[in-house]
Amino acid sequence: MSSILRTEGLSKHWGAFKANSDITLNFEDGARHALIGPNGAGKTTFINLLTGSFPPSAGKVHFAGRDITGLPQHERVKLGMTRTFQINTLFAGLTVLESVLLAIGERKGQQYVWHRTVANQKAEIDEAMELLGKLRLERDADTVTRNLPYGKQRLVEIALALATKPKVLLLDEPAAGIPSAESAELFAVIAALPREVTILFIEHDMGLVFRFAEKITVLVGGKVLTEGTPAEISVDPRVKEVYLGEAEHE
Ligand SMILES: Nc1ncnc2c1ncn2[C@@H]1O[C@H](COP(=O)(O)OP(=O)(O)OP(=O)(O)O)[C@@H](O)[C@H]1O
Repeated sequence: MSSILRTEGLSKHWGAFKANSDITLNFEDGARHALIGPNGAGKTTFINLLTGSFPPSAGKVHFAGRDITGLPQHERVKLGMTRTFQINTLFAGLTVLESVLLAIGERKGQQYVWHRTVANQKAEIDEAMELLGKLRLERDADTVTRNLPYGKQRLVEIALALATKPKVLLLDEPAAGIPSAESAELFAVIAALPREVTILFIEHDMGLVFRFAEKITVLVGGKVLTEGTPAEISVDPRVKEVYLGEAEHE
């Protein structure tokens, strides 16, 4: 499989504190790749370096064969690297369909998409409904987002990210705060997304990680401890030590 995303010696230091140190990783096209590690390991920092939320102290990010280290966030989204954001107040007051139409319109550079007639928006509505179908949200299309259960609101956030047509989707604890019955369902929907979307996710629930990831990278203290398949990671004594050590301190 070819690589869609690669980091080379990626580092982020705040003064003397090294949140990410010399991270060299490869993400394969179509992967379902989990990033795990104890609290403060540097997982969110790594995602922020990928999206361009802040510049690295050293190292490079290559995306789809291109060095994107210096690119601003919106340019990375245009190229196809997107993360989810929490639905803001504007989106929460719209229906699910309206929200996705807005995101599709934004991608296409259309303004005031909600003022256009239905006939004018047929292509966008078809695209939005297809997207909602993939996320099992088609029955909720006309529901105001804030009235949905929390788990479905997280799915709407993913729908909005998918409306940008990402090649890589970055998910930072997509199931955080969701009851466990709903979170497994959420992950099942995420895992079933088309393979043209590569998914990199941070998740603390090891049950979900081992069920849905095909590859796992373990970060500890801002560095890569190891990576491998779930079968390899589950028997790695260094990983056990990190998590057992954490459990003992809780
Ligand atoms: N803007 C910042 N300035 C200084 N230190 C920061 C900043 N952002 C994060 N850190 C520190 O970097 C370390 C790594 O944080 P990060 O959020 O990346 O870890 P994490 O692995 O995502 O943790 P968690 O699992 O708890 O979300 C933490 O000690 C954090 O306090």
